[in-house]
Amino acid sequence: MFNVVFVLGPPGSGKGTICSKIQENLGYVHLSAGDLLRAERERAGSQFGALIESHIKNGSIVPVEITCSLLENAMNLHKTANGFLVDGFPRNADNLSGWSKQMSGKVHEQFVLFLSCPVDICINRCLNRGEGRTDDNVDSLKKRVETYNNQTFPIIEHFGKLNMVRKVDSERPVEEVYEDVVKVFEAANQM
Ligand SMILES: Nc1ncnc2c1ncn2[C@@H]1O[C@H](COP(=O)(O)OP(=O)(O)OP(=O)(O)O)[C@@H](O)[C@H]1O
Ligand SMILES: Nc1ccn([C@H]2C[C@H](O)[C@@H](COP(=O)(O)O)O2)c(=O)n1
Ligand SMILES: [Mg+2]
Repeated sequence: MFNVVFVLGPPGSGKGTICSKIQENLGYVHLSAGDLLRAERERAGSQFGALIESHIKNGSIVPVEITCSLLENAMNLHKTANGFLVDGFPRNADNLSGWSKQMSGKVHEQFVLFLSCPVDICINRCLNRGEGRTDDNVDSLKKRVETYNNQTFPIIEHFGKLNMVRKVDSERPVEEVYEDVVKVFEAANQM
């Protein structure tokens, strides 16, 4: 059974940054749904490249069958990991129901790490990220934030009702955010 921590928060809240540090220090493997989709978009022979790019540019969510298969394949490549940081997933109701259908019995969902940061700061971070992402522009960011507010935040609320959400304020400098995140992992792994 794979241990899974879902990592959610607005675009630019620092999910990738914090997951890299956890991966480095705590033995969890970082799987970013967005990174896996971008890699699939670039893969020669992929039948999903154009569909994925259109969702990424529009800030909408790729059908779960594609994303969940990419996640499961990646997990199967790291069978001895302490656990997986599933970054940017589940992003909407389709993601959540598809994951439950495909993964129940195969994973133990430990908790949801929610990185909370005001949207104006998140947008500035994305605009200054400098990675050349096709969705780090004002138009795509508006749509990504709308999708986050309307579709992803309700998923965080859903997990909140199950007492699974661990919220960390990620408006602060990375080292401060990370310090609190480590405490969350220590508490979870002592139980
Ligand atoms: N706590 C922080 N303070 C200042 N800048 C930060 C902080 N965390 C991350 N950043 C910077 O903000 C940008 C976005 O961070 P990151 O890619 O980790 O966010 P993300 O949540 O994964 O975004 P997305 O959802 O768009 O993939 C990066 O340039 C990163 O260096
Ligand atoms: N579960 C997911 C995760 C990501 N995507 C698509 C749509 C997002 O805007 C884009 C970038 O994701 P990020 O790197 O910002 O986490 O990827 C999706 O459709 N479904
Ligand atoms: Mg990211």
